[in-house]
Amino acid sequence: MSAPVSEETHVDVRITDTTLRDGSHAMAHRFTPDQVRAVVRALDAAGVRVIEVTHGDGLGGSSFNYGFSAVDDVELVRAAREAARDARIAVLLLPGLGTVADLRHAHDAGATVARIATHCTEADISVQHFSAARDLGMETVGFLMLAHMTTPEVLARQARIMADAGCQCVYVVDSAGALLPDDTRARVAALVAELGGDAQVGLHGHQNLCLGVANSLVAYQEGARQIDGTLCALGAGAGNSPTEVLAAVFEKMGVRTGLDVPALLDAAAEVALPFIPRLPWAERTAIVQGYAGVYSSFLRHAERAEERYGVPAHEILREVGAAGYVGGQEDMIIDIAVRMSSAANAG
Ligand SMILES: CC[C@H](O)CC(=O)C(=O)O
Ligand SMILES: [Mn+2]
Repeated sequence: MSAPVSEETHVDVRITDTTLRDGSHAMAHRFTPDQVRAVVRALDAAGVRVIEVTHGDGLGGSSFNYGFSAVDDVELVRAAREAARDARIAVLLLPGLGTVADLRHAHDAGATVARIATHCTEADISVQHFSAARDLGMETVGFLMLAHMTTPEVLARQARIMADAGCQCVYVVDSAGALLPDDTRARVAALVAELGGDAQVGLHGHQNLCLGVANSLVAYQEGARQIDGTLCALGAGAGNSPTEVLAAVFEKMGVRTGLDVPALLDAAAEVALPFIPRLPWAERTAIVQGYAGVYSSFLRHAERAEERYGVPAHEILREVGAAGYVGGQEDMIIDIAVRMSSAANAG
């Protein structure tokens, strides 16, 4: 399976914007079709060619455990597709949460890029989803999440499973914002060496230790050719690498992204910023996530547990980090909060 033939042959690296997917975590999954249309129009006009739109936890994510969406994913994908002139719409799917049927519905609504995400050591559960996506004629991207939790060598073997299943670009996903530049370098280099020309390599960064942009530059230097960002850094934890900053920094480095920096600055300031209820930033709780290696999307869950059980969110997340919880274990955050609250009341 070869890497995607990019229609943007004049670019050195492709920036995928995930404001409307990772940003969904920070919006408590309340995106409206009007907001989606406005963001897509602005990104498209600024030259962004792939825009991800889904519940923060992907297709099928709208649930009691992860938080209900205000508007169904398929409706948001359709709104995005209608607003896009040149950009293509991507959807995220976590096998077990989203199904092949969900992928078909998203495809029917206009999504043409399928991003399939698994825990960094569980790529094998993505095989049938890549196959379904290829059968639908979709471009395919794989997400190896919480990539700090395994070694570069293991990560590369997992990337090989995805590539052999039909994945055209495997991402090192720093879900916890825990990777340091050297950690990023080692993981991206291992994937590039393993995949050769069979698939591209990407990086999805988070800002919990404020390293998302620096890690993206390092990833590019090691051969990553797809990088994720979001407007105003809107995303889980302390947010993602800001798309507008990635574009500005790559331009200053002489790396071609095909993006219009002033148009992206306008999109961030005039389209995204006005509807963001709370800007993500690296405050104590999010820094703990990067420091202790905790999934960024656990932030809001821990804050809700703090409200209910009176245990500080940053202390809960420190325990979550020590327990090594991974995506899908959101409900166990409550167990930790209850235990900590009982211990505090007993003591
Ligand atoms: C639940 C999916 C997750 O938010 C994907 C992602 O963006 C990450 O792991 O960082
Ligand atoms: Mn993310």
